[in-house]
Amino acid sequence: MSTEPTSGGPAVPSLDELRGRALAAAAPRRYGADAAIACDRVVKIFTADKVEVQALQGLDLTVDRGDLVALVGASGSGKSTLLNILAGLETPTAGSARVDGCDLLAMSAKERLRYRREVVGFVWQQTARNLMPFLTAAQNVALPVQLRGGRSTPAAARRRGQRVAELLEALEIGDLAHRRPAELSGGQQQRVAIAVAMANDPSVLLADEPTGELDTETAAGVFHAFRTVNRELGATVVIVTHDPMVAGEVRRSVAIRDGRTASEVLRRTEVDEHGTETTSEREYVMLDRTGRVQLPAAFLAALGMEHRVAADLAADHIALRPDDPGH
Ligand SMILES: Nc1ncnc2c1ncn2[C@@H]1O[C@H](COP(=O)(O)OP(=O)(O)OP(=O)(O)O)[C@@H](O)[C@H]1O
Repeated sequence: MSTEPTSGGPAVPSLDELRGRALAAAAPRRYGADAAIACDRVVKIFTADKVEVQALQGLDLTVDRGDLVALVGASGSGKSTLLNILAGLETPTAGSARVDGCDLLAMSAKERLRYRREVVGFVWQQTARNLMPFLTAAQNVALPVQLRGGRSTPAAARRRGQRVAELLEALEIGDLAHRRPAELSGGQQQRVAIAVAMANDPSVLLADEPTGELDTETAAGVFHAFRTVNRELGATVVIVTHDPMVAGEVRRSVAIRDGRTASEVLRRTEVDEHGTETTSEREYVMLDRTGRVQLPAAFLAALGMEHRVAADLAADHIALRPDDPGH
């Protein structure tokens, strides 16, 4: 309740209101609470033949709702492991990971099944792995909706058919609805796979090297389909890729090194008064919650920095210099 303004001035907040605001400001906010994806110090250890492999070594990543992000990194850096965790196929060994509010470390088997059917969609590199060979494109897209359950009335079947047709149209493959995978090109198969992954309208779409088996032109068409899903269907999209075309066209690409997010490139496109587009990009290194940063190896080599650097605080930046042996 507000105290009435005395002489027409703004209302003075009551003590209760002030107390409420202070409590809200002081309440611990869950890390990345509003993000589509929030990974906090995720660790994943595999044990094979009694040998432990630490595939993720305390990885931090937040992805905003509606973003389209590329994950890049050398072979073995942990990209697929991260994607499998986000897909609900693997469980982290430690840390926390949330997707669309679902806690990936605390889900029961039943919740995990629902998560994989409704919250995330997945597209694999191997075109054949995404589709049932004996079903047509339309039947492949209808399958996840049928598996989700629900009513089997004629009205529900009509709605399902409509959803399938809309998805195929949105991905520009409406005319291929009655073809089986073997009658489709690799790029067309991947676009059907994207429609299958989007069938239950997931909030997050994950893709592991989806253009890996395609030539450049076909890959560009498939990437265009991911953009459509992101812009028109509102899904948050994360694509693991080695493809420089894909990594070069997204607003944000995150590099993973040794099981951690190491750096990221943000691109900004601006249109001037003549309608000319210019894209600028900037590389950032990641700052973790304990204050650690991983500097680019090329920068360190250029200045011969190793083991220890001098850090000085300036008004608007921190300067890092090679260790001065005179000190
Ligand atoms: N199921 C598993 N059992 C044992 N080790 C595994 C398993 N899955 C991944 N690893 C190991 O974890 C590390 C990270 O592998 P991951 O597949 O995530 O890397 P990646 O960046 O996706 O590589 P690529 O680009 O080659 O696919 C590697 O050392 C790999 O050998």
